[in-house]
Amino acid sequence: MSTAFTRTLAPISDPVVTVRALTKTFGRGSTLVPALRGIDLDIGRGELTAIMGPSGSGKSTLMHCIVGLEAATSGTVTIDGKEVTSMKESELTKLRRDHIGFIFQSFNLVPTLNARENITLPATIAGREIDRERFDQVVETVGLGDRLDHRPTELSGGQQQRVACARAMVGSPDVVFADEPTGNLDSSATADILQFLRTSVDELGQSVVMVTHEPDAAAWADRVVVLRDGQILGELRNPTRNSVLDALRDGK
Ligand SMILES: Nc1ncnc2c1ncn2[C@@H]1O[C@H](COP(=O)(O)OP(=O)(O)OP(=O)(O)O)[C@@H](O)[C@H]1O
Repeated sequence: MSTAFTRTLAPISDPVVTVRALTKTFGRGSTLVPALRGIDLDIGRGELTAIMGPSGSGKSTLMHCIVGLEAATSGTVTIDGKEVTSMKESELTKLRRDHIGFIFQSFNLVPTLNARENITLPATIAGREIDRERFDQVVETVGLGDRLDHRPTELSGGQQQRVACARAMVGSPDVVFADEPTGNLDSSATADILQFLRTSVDELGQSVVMVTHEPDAAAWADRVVVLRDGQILGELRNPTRNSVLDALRDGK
């Protein structure tokens, strides 16, 4: 059932990510840019959360601060009980390697490796054993079974993004961050990827956060969080394309 846009965020029990009073200011002196202006946000475990908002509203900055790619100016971020904002660079590298999955708009596959090798690359680099059962489960969910020996150039854009999705999920990360994951795909490949993200949440219990500009993509989420001018404008549960469009209009 679709619900209305609310300005106050409903409490989340057992969140996987907790953000408190987060600010990020770029530059100094007369060139100060307040990109995040006090964000309080919990991300639900085992949910697909979409982050939306106009260009420049702070979506990327928020994601980068959550995973420690940008240092916050003030405030705290916790991922599955680990406080990201107090970590040293070496701890952040380990956190991103062992506990976070990333899916980018541009796939970011290694051209000389086949699909199977691309999926297992992060584990190979970390010297970690691949859990066979998880590998088979993820490859089946993503529908890549007969393409594992192909290199990226032998795959369509949609298939390449499925490889990138499998790579992000195979290590059972605490949370997967997807930055405009369907931005480079046609409508049929887009539907495949969104269906996969949905299934990974519903059947594998994966927690996923997706930044998107597309109301159609956001409608696949359990919850849409809308940012504006570096602040949280509100949220929408069980979104539909139309309720997302209304929520974005509400913020104007
Ligand atoms: N490295 C940086 N140095 C200075 N300003 C920055 C930097 N990165 C982002 N900003 C500024 O911070 C604000 C938020 O940018 P951000 O990229 O997070 O927005 P966004 O919502 O992700 O936008 P888009 O949808 O266009 O990707 C913008 O005003 C942007 O110009």
